[in-house]
Amino acid sequence: MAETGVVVHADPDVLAQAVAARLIIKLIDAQAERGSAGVVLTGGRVAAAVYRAVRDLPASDAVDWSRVDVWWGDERFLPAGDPDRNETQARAALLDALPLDPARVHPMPASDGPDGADPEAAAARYADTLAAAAKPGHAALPHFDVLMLGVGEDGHVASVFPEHPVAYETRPVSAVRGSPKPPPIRTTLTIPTINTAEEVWLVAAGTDKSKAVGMAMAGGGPVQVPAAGVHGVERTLWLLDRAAAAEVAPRLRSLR
Ligand SMILES: O=C(O)[C@H](O)[C@@H](O)[C@H](O)[C@H](O)COP(=O)(O)O
Repeated sequence: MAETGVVVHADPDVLAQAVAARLIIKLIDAQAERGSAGVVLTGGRVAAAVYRAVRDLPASDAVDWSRVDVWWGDERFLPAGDPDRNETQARAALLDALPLDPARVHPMPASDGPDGADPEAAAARYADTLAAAAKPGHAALPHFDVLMLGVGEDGHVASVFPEHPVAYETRPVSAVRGSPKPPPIRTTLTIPTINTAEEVWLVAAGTDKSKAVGMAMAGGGPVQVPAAGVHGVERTLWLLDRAAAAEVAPRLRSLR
């Protein structure tokens, strides 16, 4: 039976450090169990702080990075190397400092990639890339040990925005046009794909996220609050700082 955990840390810096340590242990354990590990990265400020903390933690040397598969949960549909791409930011904050196997790092296509400025074709290409790495017994998707998500103030995760057509998508990867969070065109894993991950971690910091976190944990609808619609096959973790947990903290205390 899948479980949901909520862990509240003092402030954004402690949150980033704690999530970094948790990620390193998760990757080590996955490799001990299966020989490799699959992680799905996201974008945003909180995620970037986690990536920098992983880079700076000596324990990150305990991960065999050559046997880690790196995927993205979403991407801003921009030219390769654009500073606003989640890939660019993840490489600068962490990936370029790791001895990864480049063949096991799978960025979502750029707008100047093989399909040009066609986000639907880029989404289809990423779906093909995922299928080519599919785990035995699953036709379309590899094993995601941990899928990281930031949480938008409006409750979006990855690039699945509230009341947006993408919130209804069932294909593995979708293009997103008219994103309320710039840039307007993106590609994203869809909710059903996110929910195939062994663990889904929702990482949020700051007062401006407390309402979205509160709505998601109070059982908001997955279309109105996409963060309410994601869960890991084995575990879903809400990894928060005190400010982002403000609306749920009273309930947590009552749970103890
Ligand atoms: O492409 C993106 O922008 C991210 O994937 C997005 O889903 C992000 O994780 C949230 O908007 C939270 O961002 P912050 O952590 O910066 O608030």
